[in-house]
Amino acid sequence: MPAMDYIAGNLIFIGLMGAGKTTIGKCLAQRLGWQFYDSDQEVVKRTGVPISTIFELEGEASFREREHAVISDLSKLKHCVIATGGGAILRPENRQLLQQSGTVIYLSTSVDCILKRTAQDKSRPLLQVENPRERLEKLFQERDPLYRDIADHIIETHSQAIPMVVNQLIQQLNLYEPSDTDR
Ligand SMILES: Nc1ncnc2c1ncn2[C@@H]1O[C@H](COP(=O)(O)OP(=O)(O)OP(=O)(O)O)[C@@H](O)[C@H]1O
Ligand SMILES: O=C(O)C1=C[C@@H](O)[C@@H](O)[C@H](O)C1
Ligand SMILES: [Mg+2]
Repeated sequence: MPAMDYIAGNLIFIGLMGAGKTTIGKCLAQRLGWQFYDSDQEVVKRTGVPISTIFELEGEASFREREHAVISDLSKLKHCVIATGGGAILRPENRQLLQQSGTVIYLSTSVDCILKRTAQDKSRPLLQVENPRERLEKLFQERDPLYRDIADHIIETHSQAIPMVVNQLIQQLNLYEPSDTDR
């Protein structure tokens, strides 16, 4: 029986902004032939506006409500790869939903690395501040224990390129990668 059958539920990525949840999640889903979902992209689809607009018009609390509704729906899926938003683990009910929904993978990265990866990208409202390093260090202090608390696997991503992280995941989680004849 392929190892994939031993994975209960979904593969769920958590971690700070810029850790690579979306990029690595999408790439892993493609390699496994699984569906990919991203909670940020679902919020954008449901509202029809970018996340920065939700923050501007309605504030972070409203975004968190919408994010919770999406997490609640995505956690009911089976055999999907799910990338979450960086703050999706803030609510205890989201942490419980994610933990129950499958295997949780914390992509851990240094603040220096996140600053480099996100420097040119204005799409993350929480980093549009005078001192993004200070903001990220605070978010790391607050959130790292929450990520660790629900993680089944922790993968460092600052020292490895995207395809290498995906290879490590496939090996570490003993995931079944279908060949062309299986598809
Ligand atoms: N291991 C890596 N090496 C180099 N660049 C990477 C790596 N992982 C991600 N990146 C790059 O970092 C940027 C941010 O990645 P991505 O959008 O996947 O992060 P995220 O965790 O989904 O962030 P968010 O929580 O804001 O959605 C992208 O440009 C991506 O190509
Ligand atoms: O870390 C966070 O709180 C966020 C991360 C992004 O994925 C988005 O969900 C949004 O920009 C907020
Ligand atoms: Mg993302």
